[in-house]
Amino acid sequence: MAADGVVSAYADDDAERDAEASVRPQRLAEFVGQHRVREQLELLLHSALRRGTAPDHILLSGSPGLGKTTLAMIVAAELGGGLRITSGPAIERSGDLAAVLTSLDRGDVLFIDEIHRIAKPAEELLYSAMEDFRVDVIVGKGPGATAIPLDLEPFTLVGATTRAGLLTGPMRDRFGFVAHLDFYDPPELEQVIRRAAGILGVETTEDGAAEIAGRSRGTPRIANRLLRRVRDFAEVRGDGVVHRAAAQAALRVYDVDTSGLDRLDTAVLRALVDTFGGGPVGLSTLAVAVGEQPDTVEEVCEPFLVRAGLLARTPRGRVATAAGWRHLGRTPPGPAQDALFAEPDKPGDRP
Ligand SMILES: Nc1ncnc2c1ncn2[C@@H]1O[C@H](COP(=O)(O)OP(=O)(O)OP(=O)(O)O)[C@@H](O)[C@H]1O
Ligand SMILES: [Mg+2]
Repeated sequence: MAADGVVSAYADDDAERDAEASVRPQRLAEFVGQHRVREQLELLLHSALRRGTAPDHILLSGSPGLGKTTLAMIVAAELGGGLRITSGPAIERSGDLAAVLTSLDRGDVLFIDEIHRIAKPAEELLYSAMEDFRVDVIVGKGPGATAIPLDLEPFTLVGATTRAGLLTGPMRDRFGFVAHLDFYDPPELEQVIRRAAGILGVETTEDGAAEIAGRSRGTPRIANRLLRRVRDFAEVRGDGVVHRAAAQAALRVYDVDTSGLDRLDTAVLRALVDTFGGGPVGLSTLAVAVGEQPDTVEEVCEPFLVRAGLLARTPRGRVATAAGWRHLGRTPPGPAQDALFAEPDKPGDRP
């Protein structure tokens, strides 16, 4: 995925991943927000610990930077077992996966990131591993090939995906616990920022943290990144303290929107308003207008724009809300005009 600046929801490079690792919560109690998911996970993990069994497999879905990898690591830490990390695209052949599975110890956590991108034969091998802790390893080729069944130690699979909709039914059914991570509220992001500031040894005022939180696109990864940028600014041009004035000045330098929209969010909103008169317009048409995959627009931008009240999904397509128009400094058209002049979508366009 292309790097697109300081508010991109993606972790763009190694330096960023290192910076993230230093402030990553290690235990469930340190994980900010997502109260429902946290409570459910706590019950799942602690009951399994009491019984001395491996908990159900766990599927975590949600937009980039909301804490899926963090939670996977926390699951392993809470269970006190080992953690093996791999990803869907890294598992090209089912043999690769069999090797990983057979090397797991009792109670280990296997984390498969981007699990929706796993190759089909590997996925099928995973079914029996998840269900019966067993895999059939095929030895040899052609008519002489034989399947050797191997027992696995009980383990817990934690799968993460930004694209829950792309998982096959059989795959999804094998997860006993499915959690969707949502965007964070500004007060939760403030907590993320204050926690990270404490670890980084950066002095932060309440209004400074609030200013950053409001521009973090509901995403802890972005909150932490903006905190680092404001810290840099405060150290070089300010008094070293992250207060509101420093945050505002720094974020102006980095061109961060007051609501934290990133480049693609803004492009989608602009296309919707400027090119399509506010909509309604179908997803694929909108995606072409911004030069992105429909999936990226649907999975990354739209949830945030909807959550921010700037875009709405209607049966006839995407529309910009009045707040969306105003966000771009434009006057929203009257409601009557909206309803009368909107064109229905082309056939074949997803609503
Ligand atoms: N609930 C949280 N509390 C505190 N910090 C968090 C929380 N969730 C995420 N973070 C911070 O945000 C950073 C990004 O989180 P993480 O890597 O877990 O996201 P992700 O969902 O795995 O993203 P991707 O889809 O890009 O893999 C982490 O380094 C962590 O410090
Ligand atoms: Mg991740």
